[in-house]
Amino acid sequence: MVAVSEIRKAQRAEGPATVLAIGTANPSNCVDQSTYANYYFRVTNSEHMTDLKKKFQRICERTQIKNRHMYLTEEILKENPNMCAYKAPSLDAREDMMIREVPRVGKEAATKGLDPSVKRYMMYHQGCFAGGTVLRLAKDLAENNKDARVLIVCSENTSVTFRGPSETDMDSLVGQALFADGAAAIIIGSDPVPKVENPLFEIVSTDQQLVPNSHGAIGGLLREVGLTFYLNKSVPDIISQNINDALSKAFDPLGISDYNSIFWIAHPGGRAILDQVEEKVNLKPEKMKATRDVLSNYGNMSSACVFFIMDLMRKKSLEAGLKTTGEGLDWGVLFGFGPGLTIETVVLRSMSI
Ligand SMILES: CC(=O)CC(=O)SCCNC(=O)CCNC(=O)[C@H](O)C(C)(C)COP(=O)(O)OP(=O)(O)OC[C@H]1O[C@@H](n2cnc3c(N)ncnc32)[C@H](O)[C@@H]1OP(=O)(O)O
Repeated sequence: MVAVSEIRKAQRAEGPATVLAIGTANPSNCVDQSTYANYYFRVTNSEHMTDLKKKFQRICERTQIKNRHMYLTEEILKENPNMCAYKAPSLDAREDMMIREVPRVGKEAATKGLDPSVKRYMMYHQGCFAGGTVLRLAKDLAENNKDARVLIVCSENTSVTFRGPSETDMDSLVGQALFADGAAAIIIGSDPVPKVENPLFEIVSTDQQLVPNSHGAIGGLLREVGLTFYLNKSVPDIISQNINDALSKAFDPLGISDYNSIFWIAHPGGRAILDQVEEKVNLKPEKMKATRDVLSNYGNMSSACVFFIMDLMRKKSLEAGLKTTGEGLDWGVLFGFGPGLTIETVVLRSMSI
């Protein structure tokens, strides 16, 4: 008779989950951040709010974002005037767009359709930390199911949050300067098939931390007017004050305490978050280069951002002739930040190039 322990052993993979492939995609419509304030106040019929427009222009300038991709074009917005109001019933129109666009861009990132027998988990309204969450789940699935290959698709679309400005809602205004559309597809699997699959990064450990006393700092509520959200000004402070704890929990077991000796992939929620984390950890500016490049060229694409950074990093490492996919270093960290306030921490090991 076969022992249960033998059956369990045969069901599981031997090695750690690895990232086997990454693809990204964005809608073709690209907005220029330097002229976005003019565009935004014009399409939302808000040009009379001259002081608010000036403030929005200041916020846009401070984001260090140059470009963002958005499905919503001026033409689409003209056809949907309720989406341009600050708060008007528009959930049906927004959801119709999301139902069409989220899978379309996600499929572009994944490049292939999926067999109907593929097992799926649909996760909605997770917030920006979800890039870390999906890696955590994919690691569990890949390591506990021999030969499993997990396709993650993170597809983010701002059709649900776009709205006109209001003098009394600065959180919304800040979000209008930050959020953008994009999708990333990643394949995760353990025990790569030699000469067929080329692992890019190993997922060594994962952790999720709910930050104490942070309730109400970031959140969202789905209403008839779309997804409304709040972003407290204290978000960069709260994240930076808790970052060293997250780092030491993840890296103490590996004997690593110099966080300049690892590569960094941090969800670029906003410029101020990156600045304050950098300061708190005494990071050298080059540590956040890939992260800031993605913020600058794409904006805050919520969960998809960390995979754009991962993709950029492995490509730049190859181009520069470095010895590993992680800027020539062995170990790295990936951070997701979002509502809760939640910090997802993923320890990665790079692969030789
Ligand atoms: C959705 C998710 O699940 C996860 C997420 O990623 S949520 C997004 C997380 N991101 C954030 O919370 C944004 C973090 N903040 C930032 O990056 C920066 O504050 C910023 C780029 C928005 C502005 O840069 P800054 O250096 O703070 O510029 P600063 O000149 O101080 O502020 C510009 C104006 O915006 C206002 N402002 C900035 N942040 C604000 C906030 N969170 N709420 C309200 N007002 C804000 C300031 O009061 C200031 O107004 P005045 O010009 O009238 O004085």
